[in-house]
Amino acid sequence: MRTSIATVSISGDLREKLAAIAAAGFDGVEIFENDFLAYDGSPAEVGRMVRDHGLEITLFQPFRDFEGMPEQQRSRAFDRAERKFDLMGELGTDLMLVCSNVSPAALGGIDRAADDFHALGELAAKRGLRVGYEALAWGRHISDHRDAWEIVRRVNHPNIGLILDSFHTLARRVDVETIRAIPSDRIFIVQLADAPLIDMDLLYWSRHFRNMPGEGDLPVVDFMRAVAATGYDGPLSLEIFNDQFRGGSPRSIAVDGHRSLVYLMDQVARAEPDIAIDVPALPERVAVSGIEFVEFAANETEAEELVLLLRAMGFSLVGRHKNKDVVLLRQGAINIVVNTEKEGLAHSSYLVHGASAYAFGLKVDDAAATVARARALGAEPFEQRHGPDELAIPAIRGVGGGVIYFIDGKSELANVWEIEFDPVNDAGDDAGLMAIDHLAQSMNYEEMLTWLLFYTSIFKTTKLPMVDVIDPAGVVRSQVVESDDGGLRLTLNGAENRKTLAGHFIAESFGSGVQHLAFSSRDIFQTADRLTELGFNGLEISPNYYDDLEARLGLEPEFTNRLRDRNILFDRDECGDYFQLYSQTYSEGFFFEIVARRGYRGYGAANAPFRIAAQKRTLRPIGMPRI
Ligand SMILES: O=C(O)c1ccc(O)c(O)c1
Ligand SMILES: [Mg+2]
Repeated sequence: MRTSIATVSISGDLREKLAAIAAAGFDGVEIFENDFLAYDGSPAEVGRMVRDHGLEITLFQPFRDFEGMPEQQRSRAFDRAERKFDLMGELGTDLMLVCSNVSPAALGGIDRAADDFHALGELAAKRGLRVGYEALAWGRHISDHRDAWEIVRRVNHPNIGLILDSFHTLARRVDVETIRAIPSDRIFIVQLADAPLIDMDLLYWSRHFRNMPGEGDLPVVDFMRAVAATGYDGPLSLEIFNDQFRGGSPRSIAVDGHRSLVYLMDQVARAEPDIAIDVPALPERVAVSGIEFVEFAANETEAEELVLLLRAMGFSLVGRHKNKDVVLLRQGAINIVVNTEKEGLAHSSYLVHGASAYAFGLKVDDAAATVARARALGAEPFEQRHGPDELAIPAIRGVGGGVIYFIDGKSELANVWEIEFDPVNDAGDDAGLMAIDHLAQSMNYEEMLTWLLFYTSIFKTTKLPMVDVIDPAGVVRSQVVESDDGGLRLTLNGAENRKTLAGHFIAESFGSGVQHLAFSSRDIFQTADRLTELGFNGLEISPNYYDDLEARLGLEPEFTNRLRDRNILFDRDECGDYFQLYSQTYSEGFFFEIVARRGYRGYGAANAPFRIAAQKRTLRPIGMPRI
């Protein structure tokens, strides 16, 4: 598998783009002409810079408005082509992309276009160059790869071939199965891009909203399966026009791009077992059966506060680490670790972010295989020095530099609590909390696609449609990633400004991270009553909310009163009912949620504006010191 990416996909100047592309592990680059024109080095210098990075130039593009022109424009087009052939010689690349003509002057006619390409093929052949033809989805006469292929077939010249671009084919919903009939040696390069499904003008959609395969909604896997069936084994080249990526971090966009190709080809190889596909072998996507623990880093004072809060939610202190300043609290299947060590990642994380849930552990079948898959997808492994009677728990870095640990049942990892902790018998009052229902991470909006791809490529999960959550100070975009059986449920919340609750959290804790943890309760009313007895200070919800709820869902007043008395939020979907209860915020806007699902599949998005407004009434203003 040869990977490539167009320079247009990455932000920065050509030098920065190439450095990021090489560092992410790509084999080649498409030189997008504007990136070359904006750069002040000569073509030969650019060629050298590319090769010094260990990259090859897979394509020079685009060459526009070539085929089917009336005379005068036609000979000018040939002159332009010769000039670009000169440039390609200096750059050191043999392949040029011609995209289908969009000019109102273009005459159309498949044989006229074929004749032009034949003449161009003769010129290219003299210089040992090749030309590939791509149908733009908005081309004037040619907007479908099947027509572009018909032209290439009629040209019948070894130096003229076809270029397929998943966006153009999928945006027009052209049947991808038609690709399977194209001979692989006639396909000169394959460009790949995904996009979110938005109903808009094709050109605008393509130039501003493309994203990496797996980040959008197009069936790029089906497209690539058809390409693989032809036997094509040339470069797979990302060509992503995206406003957000143009302003993003070159390094992380390049890493996402490489990850998207590895993941795409992994899916293609698994879906087409009978086709020989040159892809690195990696363990399959990992099924997560639950969140085994969440670990907080804090100083002593904040740790004490946190332990008090957890005890007021019915947790028991059950363990003390044998060598470290770490305690374990438990209720049902929920393990909360509180780390006040003065060294290691917990401490540096505390110094940077303040008290926060900087790590969590996932239950998987095979922890080592999980890390192997994550590494193959470009995730950063995490290892920390550990004592003789401590386990080396396989781990990777996650959102905001946090850590994701993996615990399996096939090794001594299964006994981590017994091995590393001395039991403490300090039982609290169980409040009926059973497990972690979901974990929510807040991040800048621009990071969301990165983490969406991270989670969906490593773990057996799917994404739900993104929803807008209205905060009094702005919109927060919320994206759920979950496994079918509910073993892993994550909500990714992307903040566009610092005034929203999620934005405040990111600003004040200096980066993205876990902002809330939701526990599932056996019986929400019993839990609420027990919490009141334990002195839990819950979040107060406006009485106006309950009046509307009763009217909107047609609830019995007696039932609404039970909710109102306990500040329980309620939602209902076609599958069932949902109850939510919130803590006050802790540290820089972190909070706990308690939920009860009765068949309900969602996350209470309808309630979020009212919950957020209540939380913001209790939050200290940005920049104010803690007291
Ligand atoms: O938007 C464009 O014009 C454009 C140019 C070259 C391409 O390869 C492409 O897919 C789109
Ligand atoms: Mg293209």
